[in-house]
Amino acid sequence: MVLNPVISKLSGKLVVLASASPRRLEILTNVGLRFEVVPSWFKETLDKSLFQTPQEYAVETARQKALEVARRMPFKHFKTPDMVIGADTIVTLDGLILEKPVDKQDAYRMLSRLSGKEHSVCTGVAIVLCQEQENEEIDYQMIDFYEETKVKFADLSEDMLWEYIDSGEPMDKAGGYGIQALGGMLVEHIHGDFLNVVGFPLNHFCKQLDLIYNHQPVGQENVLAACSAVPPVNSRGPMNPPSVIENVHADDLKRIMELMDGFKASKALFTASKMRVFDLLHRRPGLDGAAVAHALQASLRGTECLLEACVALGLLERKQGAHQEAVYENSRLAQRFLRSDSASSLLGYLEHCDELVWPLFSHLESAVREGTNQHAKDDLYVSDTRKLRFMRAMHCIAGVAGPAVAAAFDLSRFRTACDLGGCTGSMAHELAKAYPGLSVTVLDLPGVVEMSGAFRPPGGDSRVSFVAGDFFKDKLPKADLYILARILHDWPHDKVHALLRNISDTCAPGCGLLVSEIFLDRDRRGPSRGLLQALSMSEGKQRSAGEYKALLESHGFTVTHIAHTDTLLDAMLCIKD
Ligand SMILES: C[S@@+](CC[C@H](N)C(=O)[O-])C[C@H]1O[C@@H](n2cnc3c(N)ncnc32)[C@H](O)[C@@H]1O
Repeated sequence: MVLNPVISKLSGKLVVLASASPRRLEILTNVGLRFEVVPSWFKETLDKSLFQTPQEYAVETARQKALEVARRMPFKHFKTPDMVIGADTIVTLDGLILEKPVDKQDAYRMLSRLSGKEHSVCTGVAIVLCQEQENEEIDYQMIDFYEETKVKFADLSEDMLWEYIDSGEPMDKAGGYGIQALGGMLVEHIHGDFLNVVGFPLNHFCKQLDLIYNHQPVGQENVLAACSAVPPVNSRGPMNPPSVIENVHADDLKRIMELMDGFKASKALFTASKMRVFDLLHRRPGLDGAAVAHALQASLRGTECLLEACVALGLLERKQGAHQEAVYENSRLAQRFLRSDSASSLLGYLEHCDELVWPLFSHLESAVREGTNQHAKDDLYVSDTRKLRFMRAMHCIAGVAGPAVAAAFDLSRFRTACDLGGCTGSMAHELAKAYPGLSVTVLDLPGVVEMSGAFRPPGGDSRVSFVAGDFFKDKLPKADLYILARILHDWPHDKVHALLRNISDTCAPGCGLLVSEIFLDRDRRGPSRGLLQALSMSEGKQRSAGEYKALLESHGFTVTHIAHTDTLLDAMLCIKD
């Protein structure tokens, strides 16, 4: 490797160091690199538990730092850099990442841990190559790697520790020391690149530049073309060949991978929920894989894979047990939504998705080709088992979305409400809870009303009652406020008009109508939940708030308020003219 030609290849290019570290600045300046410093605004807050190794964490942090600057500069600095360099140095001891100390006590804790032991210093480095395209978009290519150095500390006396801490040097340094200054006195020996411990693995960096600029196919002067010509070999450290050319726009690749894997994540979630993994770990947190497998009467290998996948999806947390074994606990997400006894449990809806919606999506292609209904509504009611499953699904969605819908507008002037197609009464109970002066009648099909008792909240609520009926044909109970929650989207045009006509005929002027649905954006580009749901709808149509407004106005209602609740359902309040 010849260093100078590598560095000289960068002359005339806008090279940016996305780091405020004076040590990195000094290392790169010393080798004659000309660059600008634009410190990254990326906060070092990545969830460490999501990374299999500390090295991966350091590399990802470096990537994010560099990308943030690469993306910001064209807009904030009005210039596009040719190269952005990001780096992140971490110190690890026994798998634990030691960050920069927050105060002197923290520095003391870190340094006394390191005393007499060998630890690792790892610097993740990311090089982002930016190139403006003809359409003025910017293409980003990422090269990343890490370098690891072992450092052995001498036994440190208390006096020595405090003298060092009082010098002030530890405060802005990972692990609480700087090897290049006073901290060098603490170090017995190192194995690996010294400058890596200082904060930047110069040698490994130059090797990467050499790969990019000097090993391009003959006749190709374009750096990016050279990158694409190099096969994307994955190397993650000094043991592997030092060639990492990821020929991608990082975010695009991440997005497409998320989409590709989405079905796997959903099925892992459905399966763990169905097997009641989250109930088990709520009752008995801290079980290891074997204990979970035993309790679930499942295979050890399969259970361990499922638990690990749930950790990766943020549904479980993995900790270390008393004997260094991996043990599992519910994450906050699982505690809140995936326990059967939680007030915000979505288990009923997950079961519905797994058993009814999943098969529909398995046959999506034929549904798209044939334009047929994905399923008939009657299927939901063919047996009590199916009906209950559907009711459980509706119940938990209304339970989770209900509080936000109830709070979306001030409904305190209404005394009586009628929730049309109110199913288990879940939304009715949320409204009654929010408005102590309100009584709600739930109207639903006879078969649904007869099973609604199973969903009564403990203690019930005398202000919520049930009436069996058909909202298309029957005379509706008298009320000041009518509610249509997740009804209109589900019916074809003629049925929607029949229902709104029935309500409009019953309503006196000043009477309210609360419509709660997913409102599509005006340009129908989202939210994706609404558009994906449409793929499995038996009939009907998803609408924007504007489309619902026009529909309601055509039946003599004036829309007074629209609320995007940021939960599962949006809401619209209108008043009969
Ligand atoms: C998609 S669910 C919505 C349930 C509830 N509003 C919610 O938000 O959770 C539709 C509801 O309308 C009821 N329904 C369907 N056809 C009906 C009809 N003709 N008359 C009354 N209710 C009906 C269903 O039984 C079901 O409970």
